[in-house]
Amino acid sequence: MSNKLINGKEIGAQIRLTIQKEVKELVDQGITPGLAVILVGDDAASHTYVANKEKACAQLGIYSELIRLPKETTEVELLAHIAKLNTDAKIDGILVQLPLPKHIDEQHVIESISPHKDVDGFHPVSVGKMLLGQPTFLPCTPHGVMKLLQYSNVEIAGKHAVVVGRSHIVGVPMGQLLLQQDATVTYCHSKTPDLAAMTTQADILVVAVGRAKMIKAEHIKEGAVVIDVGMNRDENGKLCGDVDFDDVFEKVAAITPVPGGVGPMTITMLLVNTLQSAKAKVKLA
Ligand SMILES: Nc1nc2c(c(=O)[nH]1)N[C@@H](CN(C=O)c1ccc(C(=O)N[C@@H](CCC(=O)O)C(=O)O)cc1)CN2
Repeated sequence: MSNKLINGKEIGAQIRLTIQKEVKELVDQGITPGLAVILVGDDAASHTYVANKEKACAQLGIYSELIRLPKETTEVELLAHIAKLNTDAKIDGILVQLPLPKHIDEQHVIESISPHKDVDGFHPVSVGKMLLGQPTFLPCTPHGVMKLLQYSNVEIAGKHAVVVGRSHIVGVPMGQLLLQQDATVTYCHSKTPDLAAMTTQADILVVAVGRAKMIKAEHIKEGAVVIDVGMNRDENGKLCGDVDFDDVFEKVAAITPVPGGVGPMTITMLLVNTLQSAKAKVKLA
C-alpha cells in the first residue's frame, strides 16, 4: 500500500487494542462499559453502521444493546426509550443513529440524551464544552480525523486548514478542533463563490459535503494532506468519497481512501467515548 495513504483501518485497529486493554482493566474491577444504540427505520446504510458498532463492542468486551424501532415510531415513543436509558446503570453511552425519519425532530432527540451519556458529542452541553476546549465527549468523526492526522505525523500548528462543509456533526466541530491545535482555519460551503480559490490554499483539506467526487485536482495545492469524510455511491454503485481520489492522488502528500479512511475511525472514537464515560462513572462513584 502506498505510504501516501492514511489508513483508517490500521490506525483504528491500533487504538482499539488500547481500548480493549482498558476495558479489561475496568471489567476486572467489576465495571463493564455499556453502549445503547437506537435505530429507527430501515435505512440500509444505517443498518450496516449499527451492525459494525455492535460487532466492535463485542470484540472489545463492551456491553451493547441495540434497540430497533419501526420507521413509524413517534418522537414521543423514541423519547421514552431514551428517558429509560438515561437512568439505566448498565448503559454509559447512548447513540441514536442518524438520520432519523423526517417526522422526528433530530435536535429535540439529541437534547433528550443525558449529557453524561452523550457519546456522540452532539448535545449542546458537549458542543459548548468542546468550543471552550473543556474536557467532554468529542464528536466521533472530527475526533477520528484528528487522530488520523496525529498518527500520520501531520503537523497542524501554523498550517492552513480548509474545511469544506458546515454540518453540526462534522464540518463545524472539525474546524474548531483544528483551530484548537493552532491551525488557521477557513470554512467553505455551498455559498462560497470560488471554492477552488480557497481549497488551493489548504495545507490540510477536509471535505465533508456528501457529493461524490466533487473535489478534483484543480482544487488541490501540490503537497496538501487531504481528508475525505464523504461516503457516497458512484455511477456504478461503488462506495466513493467527496474527493476524486484518482484525479488528485499525484498532487497530494497524503490522503484518506474511501472506504478504509475516516469511516472506521468514527466507530473507533465511539468506543473511546463509551470507555471514557464508563471511567467517569467510576470516578463519580
Ligand atoms: N448518531 C450518529 N449517526 C451518524 C454518525 C454518527 O457519528 N453518529 N455518522 C454517520 C454514519 N456512521 C456512523 O454512525 C458511519 C459511517 C461510515 C462508517 C464506515 O466505517 N464506513 C466504511 C465503509 C462501510 C461500508 O462498506 O458501507 C469505511 O469508510 O471504510 C462508520 C460509521 C451518519 N450517522
